[in-house]
Amino acid sequence: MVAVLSESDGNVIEVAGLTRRFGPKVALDDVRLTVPRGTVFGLVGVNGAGKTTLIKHVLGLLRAARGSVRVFGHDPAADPAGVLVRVGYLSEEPDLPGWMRVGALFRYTRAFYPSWDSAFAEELSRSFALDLAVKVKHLSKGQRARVGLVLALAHRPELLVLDEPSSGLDPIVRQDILGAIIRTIAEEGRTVVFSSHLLHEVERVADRVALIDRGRVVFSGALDQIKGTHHRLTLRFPEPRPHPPTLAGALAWEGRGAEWVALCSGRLGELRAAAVACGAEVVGQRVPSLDEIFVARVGTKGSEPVKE
Ligand SMILES: Nc1ncnc2c1ncn2[C@@H]1O[C@H](COP(=O)(O)OP(=O)(O)OP(=O)(O)O)[C@@H](O)[C@H]1O
Repeated sequence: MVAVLSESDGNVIEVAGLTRRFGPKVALDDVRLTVPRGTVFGLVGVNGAGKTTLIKHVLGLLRAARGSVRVFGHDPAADPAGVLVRVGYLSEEPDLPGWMRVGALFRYTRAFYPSWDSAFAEELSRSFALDLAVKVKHLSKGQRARVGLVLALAHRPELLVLDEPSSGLDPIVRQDILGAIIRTIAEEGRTVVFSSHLLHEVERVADRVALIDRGRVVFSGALDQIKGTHHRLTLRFPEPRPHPPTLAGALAWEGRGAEWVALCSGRLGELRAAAVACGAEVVGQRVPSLDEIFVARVGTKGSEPVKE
């Protein structure tokens, strides 16, 4: 059963001004983020960008030294039990007791969660082809990830947090089973947050995305909106040119000679008009992939963070 939420504005997670240092290393830099209830939220960024550190704050495993974190309206570091009973979490490398058999681990975990759904756990175990009699230490990395996923899902959490689920799960579980689970959770009005550096996977399932680069949120918003405000234009100039022109809204360029491709942010009509004003003919245009937007954004020096 889904509990009534007390959080403001229907946001399951609210992070404001969160900064985290590890010695001289700034792992999170003034992060501001909101995750509305019922969304599938993709946290994207390269290795070391700060995704796991952010997730650890959301779970209350790290206390916000600067800034604030609210999950279901509560501080997860101050009230971990109250928050975590409503959260399912799969870490990058699930830390499971090797000496336990899979079935015993499920029964043990069930005791912590009043909402544990044994029939659902069995159904998941069957679809993941898990042998309940096997000891955890004899499982492969992929099988451990499957067990971790059952543990995260079987109590039907209001918030499911998956840290790099792709690193442990094989493609079949990832694309077919996990995709279906995530969609079902969102349809039921529950919330999923997952981190990944595989942008094509994020693009397939997420409806909101935040891009983290070196601890900063470079942009965050609805995937449709992000894709609707980025354009990939192919420009042809009358003469070859050594450099691309200065074009308002261009985030990144590639090409040479007379043909250049710009990845731009802004309104399509205005971008096309600006290209024509530079003496170019627009010979191609398409919506860029999230991967292309990511590379253009992260590779751009001094780009202004785009707020929600
Ligand atoms: N306990 C720690 N002590 C020191 N530095 C840390 C610690 N935890 C994280 N860091 C550093 O903070 C930065 C962010 O790390 P984090 O694990 O959050 O990144 P990530 O985006 O999750 O990367 P990955 O995809 O590789 O897990 C990295 O530079 C990392 O080395």
